[in-house]
Amino acid sequence: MSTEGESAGSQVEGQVDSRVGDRDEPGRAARAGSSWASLRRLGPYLPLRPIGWRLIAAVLSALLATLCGLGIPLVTQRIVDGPIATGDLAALSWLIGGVLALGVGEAGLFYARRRLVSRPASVVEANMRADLYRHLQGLPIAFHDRWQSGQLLSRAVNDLATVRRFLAFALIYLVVNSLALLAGLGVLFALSPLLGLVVLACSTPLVVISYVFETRFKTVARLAQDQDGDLTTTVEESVLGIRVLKAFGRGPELVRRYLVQARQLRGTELRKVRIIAFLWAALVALPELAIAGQLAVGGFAVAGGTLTVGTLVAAVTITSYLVWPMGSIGWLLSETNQAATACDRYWEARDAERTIVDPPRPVALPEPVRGHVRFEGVRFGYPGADREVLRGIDLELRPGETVALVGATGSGKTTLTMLVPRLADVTGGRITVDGVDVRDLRLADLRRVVATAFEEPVLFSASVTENVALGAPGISDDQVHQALRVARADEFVAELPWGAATRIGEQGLSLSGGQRQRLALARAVAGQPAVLVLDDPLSALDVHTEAEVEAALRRVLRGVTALVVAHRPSTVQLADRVAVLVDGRIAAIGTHRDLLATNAAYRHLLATDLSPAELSPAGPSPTELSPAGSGENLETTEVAAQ
Ligand SMILES: Nc1ncnc2c1ncn2[C@@H]1O[C@H](COP(=O)(O)OP(=O)(O)OP(=O)(O)O)[C@@H](O)[C@H]1O
Repeated sequence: MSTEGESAGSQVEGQVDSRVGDRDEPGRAARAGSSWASLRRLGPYLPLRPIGWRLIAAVLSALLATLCGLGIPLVTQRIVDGPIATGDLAALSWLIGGVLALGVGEAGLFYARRRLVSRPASVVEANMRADLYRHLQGLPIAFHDRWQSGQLLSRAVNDLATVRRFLAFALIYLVVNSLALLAGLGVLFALSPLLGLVVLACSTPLVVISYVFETRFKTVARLAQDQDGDLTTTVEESVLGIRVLKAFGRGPELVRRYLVQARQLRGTELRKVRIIAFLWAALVALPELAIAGQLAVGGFAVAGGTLTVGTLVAAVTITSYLVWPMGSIGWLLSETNQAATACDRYWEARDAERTIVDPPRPVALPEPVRGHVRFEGVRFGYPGADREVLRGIDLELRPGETVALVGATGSGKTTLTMLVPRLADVTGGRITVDGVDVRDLRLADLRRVVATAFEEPVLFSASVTENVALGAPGISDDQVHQALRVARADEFVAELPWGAATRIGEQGLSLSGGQRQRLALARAVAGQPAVLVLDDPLSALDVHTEAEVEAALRRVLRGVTALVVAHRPSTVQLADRVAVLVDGRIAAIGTHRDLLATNAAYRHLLATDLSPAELSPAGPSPTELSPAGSGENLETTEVAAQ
């Protein structure tokens, strides 16, 4: 038993589980008193069937094993005071058989305990991890902006492993060893109240030390867990950003940062070890003191004839047997503390509110979907920011129309595009599709109608086909190829080693920026959405490729309503109308040509990118600039500042 305890103890000492992260302030504060409530919240993960009964059976097995162990000294007493004292060797074999039976029983029950407990503990861990993953998928972008991914990773992996260890071992032995201690003291008092008192006197300081230890260890354990999260974040970010770091020669700086964090973590771990070392020293010394006290008191009693030698031997043996239950209490409490802290951290992420959810009474879009999008007095401010980014956007995208959104950097263009598929919710006003507020639609319905391609084209470690089909689950290979053709990605995909079945690696790193952007475009058009929201989708393309993708996009845009964030004149020219975003409002709206002629802010915004011919009001005609547009309907409206 002590072997198991020691190995588990050293596992705790050697374990590296820490914390960091400046963004996850909500998870930072170690909330005293919340830990036990966090542990109690494990209840729903421990239903009686099939998990609870196994845990109960494991506790019973461990308890019976302990009783078998406690029985051995009692038989020993019989042997010493019986056959050995009287010379009646006939009874000796029976008693030795009894000791053997108890030993074999103890071993068998240990085996049963391990078998019984391993499955439920790993099932609970897996279920909690799956629930966390599911929950994270449903949390708004604002949550992920605030939380470091390393923190989430460390909660999903390290903290849940701590919970598993707690369920498989600490929980059971906290119950069993407490009972064993009570039973052992009971037997000792029955054998000799004096010897029982000696042990009780030595075990009382143990409770005090455990309490002090528990309080100190809790704080340090939480700090270590959080530092572990920070270190994980640093490692993760440096792996994901390896190109930037190499290009700017910042590798050594990152290494320094890593070393500082690793040193902090090591310091915290060593503090944990010092606390544990102190505790273990006390917990080992006190039971030894109890044995010495028993031998002294018992020795005098035997000499005085008030105690038999067998009783003294039995009492000392029982006390030796209680060394593990006594010594383990503090360590088990520390494991319990770590598990409680791990649960705190787990629930912090799980309790984050899903603010973007389906409405209670969803409305269906009228069929056929026309893709008529209206922004009505839309306002938006990031949580915690003093100033709203969008301050009353009024904009209409007629069915089939392409509107380019132009604005200075940081003016809120990306923010505006996020609001249409409800990656964030407006804080004022509303956005409608075919007259229905997007918040009244089921999220799945909305995102089937509205497809998005972001400026940064994120691809997943999967085949080209899987990456494209992400935009429209269940589409056929033919439809994937059609989408690739539209995005002018079919040619380079055909040249990949396994064509569209080629796995394109983490974040599609093996592809060029332009290739990745074209795949992201293919993904956006794969589901043939009624509304396309494109956040500067041509930014990473070279001039030649840009012309190719533009040609393809023109075809796509003809059939859909589109909002396209544009930085370049070439992208603007895809649009029927251009909206100019200034100071959180639409300052002007009109054709590219008319805005050039009438709007100084617009000219200023595009000036650096335009050739003198394009800048001239007598430049290309609207029809040349926007072949998808219906020239006669185009209008120029100066929107008065509100
Ligand atoms: N997650 C966020 N939390 C707080 N503020 C944010 C967040 N994302 C963006 N902002 C702020 O909102 C403003 C608008 O940002 P946004 O990315 O929408 O601008 P943009 O017009 O798309 O810029 P760019 O042309 O450079 O892409 C900026 O001031 C930016 O700092």
